[in-house]
Amino acid sequence: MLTLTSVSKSFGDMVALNGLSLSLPHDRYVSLLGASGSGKTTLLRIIAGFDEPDSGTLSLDGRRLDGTPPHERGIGFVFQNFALFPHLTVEQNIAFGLRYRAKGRLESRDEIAGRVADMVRLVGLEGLEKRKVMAVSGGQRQRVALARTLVTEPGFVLLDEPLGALDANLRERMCDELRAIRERLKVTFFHVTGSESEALMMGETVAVLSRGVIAQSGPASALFETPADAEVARHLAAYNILKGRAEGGRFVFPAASFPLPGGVAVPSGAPIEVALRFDRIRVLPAASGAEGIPARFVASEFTGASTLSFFRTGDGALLQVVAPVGTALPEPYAEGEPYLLAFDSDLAIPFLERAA
Ligand SMILES: Nc1ncnc2c1ncn2[C@@H]1O[C@H](COP(=O)(O)OP(=O)(O)OP(=O)(O)O)[C@@H](O)[C@H]1O
Repeated sequence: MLTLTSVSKSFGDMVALNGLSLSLPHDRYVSLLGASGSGKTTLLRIIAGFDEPDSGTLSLDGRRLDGTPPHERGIGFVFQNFALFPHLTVEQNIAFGLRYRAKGRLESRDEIAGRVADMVRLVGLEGLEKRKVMAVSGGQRQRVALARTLVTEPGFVLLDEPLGALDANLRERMCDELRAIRERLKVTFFHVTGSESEALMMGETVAVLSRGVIAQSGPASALFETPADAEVARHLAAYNILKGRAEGGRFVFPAASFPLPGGVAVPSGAPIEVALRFDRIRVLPAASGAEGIPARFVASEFTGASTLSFFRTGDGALLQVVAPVGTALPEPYAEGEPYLLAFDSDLAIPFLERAA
């Protein structure tokens, strides 16, 4: 287990990590979701040993890592821009990683060539060994970077936005390959990304980095069903977040009011935010008389498996509704016309607003 306890790091007045604690088990795909500037790279650099935290501790299987140089930590790093040597070939780049092996140097040429060949096969680069890395595709370069790290046999591999430089098609294929490679090697991948779909798809465990701490960590389904706070819900890009206050067991906000879920005790007058999942809203005619949020239809986007529709409330808030596409396309809504957004109020999730 790789454990970080109360790790903090500031740059001048800018607090990047604020007492962050995190445990990464062996043999697991963990993804870390964080907005741009949330401190993802800072966290990776501290785990890898390129930077030291201002306070807090790191340990690997109970052994303190603080002060241990990067190449002796048993932790590999795949950089965002791959950081390959353009004038070296694919196999020379991979062999370069062997210089940073924690487990003792490989001296014999045959042994080195054997290890490099194993890696070339593992990541699917056969036939390209002698090519300069500038003469292979973006996806192949990504594989070289991965192989150069894996050849050092790290127990933990840090991947900084590993799919960011790839186009959408390739990204999907590399997702499958990353997962398959990790399962074969039984190492831990810590995959850092700003994309919620990537984090939720890849991670057996998904951790959300927000305000310098891990706001929530667990299986994707648990985050999706019960986000720990409004910040996590915002990161998942699956929830409308409404700002208002509690009033006698109801949630009151500029556009409407509706009952708070049963059993939730929120003091009257307290500022709260309510998360309402896109796919839990039904669109009804404005005059249906049901309880709900009145809003006008703005536009729809057809995404293949579902239709995403946007509605604007009287106070200007934009709400999103997702309807799965069944055998028929959903009724088209009329632009600018009023509708009622209805939902089971037990499925609305209230959060007490935190001070910024
Ligand atoms: N060397 C530095 N000097 C000053 N500020 C820094 C330094 N490194 C990072 N920061 C600041 O710390 C915060 C966290 O930066 P970091 O690069 O870790 O974020 P990130 O989540 O990786 O962002 P991105 O997804 O945009 O790469 C940012 O506000 C950044 O401006």
